[in-house]
Amino acid sequence: MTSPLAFLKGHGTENDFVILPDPENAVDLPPAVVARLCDRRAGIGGDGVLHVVRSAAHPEAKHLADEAEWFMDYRNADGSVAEMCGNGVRVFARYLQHAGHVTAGEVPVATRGGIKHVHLDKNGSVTVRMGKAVLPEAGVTVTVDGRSWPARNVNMGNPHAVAFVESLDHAGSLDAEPPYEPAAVYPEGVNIEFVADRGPRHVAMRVHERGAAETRSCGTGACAVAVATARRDGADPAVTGMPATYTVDVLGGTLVITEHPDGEIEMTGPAVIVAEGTVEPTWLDA
Ligand SMILES: N[C@@H](CCC[C@H](N)C(=O)O)C(=O)O
Repeated sequence: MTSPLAFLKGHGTENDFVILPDPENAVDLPPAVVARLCDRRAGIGGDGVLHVVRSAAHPEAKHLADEAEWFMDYRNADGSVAEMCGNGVRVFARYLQHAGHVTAGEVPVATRGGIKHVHLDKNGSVTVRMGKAVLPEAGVTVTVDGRSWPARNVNMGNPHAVAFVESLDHAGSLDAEPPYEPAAVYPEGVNIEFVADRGPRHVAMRVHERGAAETRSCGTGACAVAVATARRDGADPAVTGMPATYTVDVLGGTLVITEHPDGEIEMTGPAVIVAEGTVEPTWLDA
């Protein structure tokens, strides 16, 4: 890289991202570069990178360009590619507003998980229509420090395993991915959520994210948790005909998730831009 690379830093409930505006898709992002940018000691630091590219300029999003001008090319902190990021897409829309590409209101964003419609509210909160969850039958058993739990398989565009625990402390340090079996259920890896009850339609969670270790929030994870909890509570909207709204506490704040009888899931929470600057090309190339 010869010229300085512009970046911003943003977060949604403390799920934090390095934002790289690159409308024409001119920046090469091999995994090592992403990992370097996300390094919390030697780099900028983040749970992932939001590579902001015009859909028309990206081979994976060209076909969506008529519906969404912008594509969220999401990368995990280890450089791996993910299909979707629920907090990321809210921060992505906040960036588009910050940069003057859109005004408050409805913003379609192309992702590898399809088009997501994001609503930027005047009060500062950001709501995204996440689409429908898929609940494959096959689940796994997750084990931490000698305790095991069955985990519900919920796909939000990306894969999740949701385990209900008595105490979030039982999830342990989450420094490493908790072992689960059978491993074959998730050939592409998985995000693992641990959930504890806090009150009626109110839960708290911790998460080990694929490609990023423990994070302080995960939007797709919170949606997976709300969906699994509604099934556990006998509140599946497709069965009751009533929307199910859950408050999900994460380490970095609170997200509110509503699943509608047609299966559509909406998630609301904060999304902020905290800084902007340029990356030293010599550092990045080193
Ligand atoms: N933090 C995100 C999810 C990011 C992708 C995930 N780690 C994966 O690999 O699927 C969110 O807010 O949804």
